[in-house]
Amino acid sequence: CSYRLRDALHPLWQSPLTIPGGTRQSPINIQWRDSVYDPFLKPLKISYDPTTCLHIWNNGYSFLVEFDDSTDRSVIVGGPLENQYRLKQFHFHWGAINEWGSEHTVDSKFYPAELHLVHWNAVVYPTFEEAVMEGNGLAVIGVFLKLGAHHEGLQTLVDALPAVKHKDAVIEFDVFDPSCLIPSCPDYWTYAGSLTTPPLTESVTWIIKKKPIEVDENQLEAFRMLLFTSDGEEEKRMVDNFRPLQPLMNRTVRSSFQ
Ligand SMILES: NS(=O)(=O)c1ccc(-n2ccn(-c3ccc(F)cc3F)c2=O)cc1
Ligand SMILES: [Zn+2]
Repeated sequence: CSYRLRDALHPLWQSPLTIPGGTRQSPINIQWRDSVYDPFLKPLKISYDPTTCLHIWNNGYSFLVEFDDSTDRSVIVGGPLENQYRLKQFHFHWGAINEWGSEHTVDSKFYPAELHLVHWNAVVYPTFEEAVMEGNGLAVIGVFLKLGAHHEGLQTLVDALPAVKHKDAVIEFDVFDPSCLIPSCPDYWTYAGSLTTPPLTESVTWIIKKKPIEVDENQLEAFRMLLFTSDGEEEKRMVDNFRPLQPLMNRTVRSSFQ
């Protein structure tokens, strides 16, 4: 497929030419008029305990906020999901400029950034590592960021970013409720997909919120000050850390709204 060549040539994703299966890769363009309303989709129930927040770290692709997932204190259930899924981490993807940056697109429109909240099926699988390899192992909530008003909740994260400027830097971050980053509008699209960075496993039920959250220019610029590179290396700004769009192939995107 063209995506294998595209991936293999793309600097950030020098992934193996063949991807296991390769029939449900992410991200994709969501063509609003081709999505199918599913009246049986339930509302997504989100309950996060802010004290499960552990630390922020720069993993050389993005910055991750990681959570204590040893118990069911921060979970999602409902929506398209058969089981309850535990929050493990959230991170973002963004562009060098506001014209692009999101991984998914809606009617071929890019947003300047996209938030991913990564959850795993701890009902069926004993560890995250195992869930990553299974078709129903992960559930990722995607939230688009658009340029607009200052986002109070995001600012606490932004204030911590200078401390994780370099790859492998980590700081303690012990109370944060990620629900403040999720729009109150319940509408979402959902489809079967994959991780968008290696290992690219086809284990993700994607839940993409229809409504974006608004952040201001300074907050987007703060993301762009991070570095892909470690302290002491020649600086490379962490920007454009989004994967190219992948073919929809034999998939339908369902919507929870008409
Ligand atoms: N952008 S995304 O689709 O939300 C996405 C992309 C890649 C990952 N990712 C990459 C490596 N891992 C990972 C971490 C720990 C582990 F034990 C196994 C993994 F696959 C992971 O979860 C997690 C989320
Ligand atoms: Zn992501």
